[in-house]
Amino acid sequence: MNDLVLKNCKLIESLENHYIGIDNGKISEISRQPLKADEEVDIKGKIILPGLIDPHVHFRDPGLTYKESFKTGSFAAAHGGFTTILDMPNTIPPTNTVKTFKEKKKIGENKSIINFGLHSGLNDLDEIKKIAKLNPASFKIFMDLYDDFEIEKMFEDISIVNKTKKIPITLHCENKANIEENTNRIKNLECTQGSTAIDYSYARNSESEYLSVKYAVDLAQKYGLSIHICHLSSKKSLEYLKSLKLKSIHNSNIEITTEITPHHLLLDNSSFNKFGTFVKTNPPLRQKGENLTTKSLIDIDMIGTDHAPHRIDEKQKGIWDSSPGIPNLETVLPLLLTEVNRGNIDLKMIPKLMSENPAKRFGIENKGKIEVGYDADLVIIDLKKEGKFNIDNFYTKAKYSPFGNFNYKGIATMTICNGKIIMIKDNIEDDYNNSN
Ligand SMILES: NC(=O)N[C@@H](CC(=O)O)C(=O)O
Ligand SMILES: [Zn+2]
Ligand SMILES: [Zn+2]
Repeated sequence: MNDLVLKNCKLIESLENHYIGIDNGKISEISRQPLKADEEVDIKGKIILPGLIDPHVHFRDPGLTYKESFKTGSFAAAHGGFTTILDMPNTIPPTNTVKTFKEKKKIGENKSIINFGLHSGLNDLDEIKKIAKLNPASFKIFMDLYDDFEIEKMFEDISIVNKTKKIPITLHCENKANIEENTNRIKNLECTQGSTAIDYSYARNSESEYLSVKYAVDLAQKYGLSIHICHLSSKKSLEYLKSLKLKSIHNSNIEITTEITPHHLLLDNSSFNKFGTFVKTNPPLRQKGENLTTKSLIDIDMIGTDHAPHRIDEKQKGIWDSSPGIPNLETVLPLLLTEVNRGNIDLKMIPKLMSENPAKRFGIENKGKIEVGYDADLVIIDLKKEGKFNIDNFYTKAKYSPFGNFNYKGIATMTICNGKIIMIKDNIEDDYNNSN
């Protein structure tokens, strides 16, 4: 007998009502006919999608839990319809040794209410070899923080480990030298003319991203490594990557995938005029015309929120000293469903971009699809529900967003993780809310 049956759920392929049986955390049956279970929940004809998977979040745990923790971050994720996240390694200490990797895994196991994986940072070859055995989601390189020769050494080290394993490299693509040159130039101008928040987007411009993307591709080819480009922000970089596909340059076994954030998809740098340093993020929002839009989604593999929470005062330290990053776990699905309602995105792209593709890319087994035998990670959406975000009711510690006053149409109303209902109508289930 099933533990739970969800009745009257519309599957996206047919949009017809189905019964979904869940047993022991797995999808056991999918049928048009009634199924037996200990418990039955009526979904009342709403659409069901595979639980969302975010390949790029910063939960700040350990070391920076005043910004976010694995508990608050995972609550925010569940609220937003996510059932799996992959956490970035720039915590304190950084997740770049076996010791810190194992420690963070324990923290996640104790505090997270959803599934998680960990991206690993880089250290010496010995640590890289040992971490590779712990199943990291990827090795992450912040290319904006290193000189080219240092980046090449990291690729070389990973290539030694990857002779037997295929661990992707995730990349923050911005060229350090280019950023430094432009930042100094703009800071000097600032002395004579003053500057505004929007200048941040000129200090770290599209050219800087493009140079870094190109270098990453060159290294991927040289070392035969597969790469994933995080938070792609500009048309120029995307056009370059598309040209590679046309030339079938990587027709061998190197894979190049891309991710985009909701802010790079929906905003341009005019948002600096409205929100000032609250929209400061790396890479920055782009000038209209240089930015990516929903039309570009056809060429992008997945959405990554780059949920990068900071404390309010850290976001208000002026253009150069404010912390870069925008929280996004609780806004992204309503933002994209609104675009679906506006006719700018095909609904069928949502589960591909936000579940199936990240699962495939990062080797997350039994997730990303609604099929018998897959994990019962599911999200129910109400495509017609309209509202305004209320950031004060968000679970993230970071109570700021450029989408704060946004009128959405379409939102997650229930999140089911490993067969258990963990969120209904904005509320995280009590069992979890009382824990930790
Ligand atoms: N995106 C950001 O602006 N900030 C991220 C780091 C990152 O993803 O580069 C952070 O950790 O705050
Ligand atoms: Zn980044
Ligand atoms: Zn990030």
